[in-house]
Amino acid sequence: MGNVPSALKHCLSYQHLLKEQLWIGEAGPPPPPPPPPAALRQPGQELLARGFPEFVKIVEVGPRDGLQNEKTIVPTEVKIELIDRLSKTGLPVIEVTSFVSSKWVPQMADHTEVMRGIEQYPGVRYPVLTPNLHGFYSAIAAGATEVSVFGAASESFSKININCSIEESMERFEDVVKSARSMGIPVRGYVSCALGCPYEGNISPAKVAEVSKRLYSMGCYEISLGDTIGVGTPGSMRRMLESVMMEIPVSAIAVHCHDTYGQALANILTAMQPTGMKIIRRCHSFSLTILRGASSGDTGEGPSLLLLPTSGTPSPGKLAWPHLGCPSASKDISLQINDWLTKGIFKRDYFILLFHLSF
Ligand SMILES: CC(C)(COP(=O)([O-])OP(=O)([O-])OC[C@H]1O[C@@H](n2cnc3c(N)ncnc32)[C@H](O)[C@@H]1OP(=O)([O-])[O-])[C@@H](O)C(=O)NCCC(=O)NCCSC(=O)C[C@@](C)(O)CC(=O)[O-]
Repeated sequence: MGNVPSALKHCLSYQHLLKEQLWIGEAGPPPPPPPPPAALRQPGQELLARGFPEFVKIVEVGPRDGLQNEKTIVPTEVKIELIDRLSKTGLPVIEVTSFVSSKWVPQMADHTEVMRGIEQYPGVRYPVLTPNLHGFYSAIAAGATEVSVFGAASESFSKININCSIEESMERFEDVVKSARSMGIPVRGYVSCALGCPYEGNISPAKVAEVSKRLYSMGCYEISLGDTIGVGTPGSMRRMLESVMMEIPVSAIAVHCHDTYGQALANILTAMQPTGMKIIRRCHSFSLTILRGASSGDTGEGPSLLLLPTSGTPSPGKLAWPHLGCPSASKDISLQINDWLTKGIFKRDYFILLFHLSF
């Protein structure tokens, strides 16, 4: 498209998508009633300025989700260096790799070497993906101290991604969670296709809520709702979250947004504003998984998102990132990582759109 700016390219491709896939953005139920006046709210509860939470956790998944679809195998030492550099940014959680079959995902074949090779910084958590007990035991042997199971709200996607039905996957995950619990290992749970499936199209929010509840009930401490192919819109994100929030506590919900059609940011902001919800200040955490790099459905043309902390001290009406330590240092280190990756390693404009949230 010649010199068309990338944001416009996204818009154009999104219009195209809407034409072809009419199920996206379908009409939902009427909006919920406005929140009650302050006088009627429960003591200790209040809506934050414009509904944004004060605390947002960022789970960096670039080394796993960003790299897993790279066609050229990224050398193990580059992966290790990437993770070590990310550790210095102050991120609280960095997803390292997947203990999956190398026949299925060759890019993750060096999972053990990567897990063993990284420097684990104090205060940073390094979860890895484990689809079954086989993967779980390999991960533990390699030194993992947190794992994630990954299911889907779409039968077809489950079959194609992990070669089993949703029900079978839940049985496998229960085994993983049971073993993990006996070792004191925390488990996150993913629900892919939460806003649409590449094979089935629309996925009902009720199905997403059902799978989320199952994962939460078996002991996953956090459920990450994946817009796997980036077809979500603020409307579908809100409807899906409203459904999931009926089943599991909001503090256990994370969203994982892909930016295929330039909607990730809008979807993330929507996820941070659960309309009509009362948010208990300071107790509330709403996790975000920020995807960086090319991945399934990513056009590869546009940059993905990196949310950086705003500078300055947290104050009402300003999004605060207290867990990130020194915001300006993080920003500098993130910029250096961007340069190292884009100019040095991938030699293309690939990784990061810097985005500052400031309200
Ligand atoms: C799940 C399996 C392993 C089942 O694979 P399978 O072939 O059905 O497994 P199986 O139990 O029939 O065993 C077949 C072979 O695989 C081996 N095997 C069995 N398990 C493992 C394991 N854990 N690690 C390594 N090897 C394993 C097993 O030992 C055996 O080896 P063989 O006897 O033939 O030599 C396979 O389907 C697989 O590896 N799938 C890859 C899934 C994947 O990594 N997908 C991408 C990540 S998900 C994602 O990106 C979405 C997410 C999380 O980002 C959120 C979002 O965006 O929505």
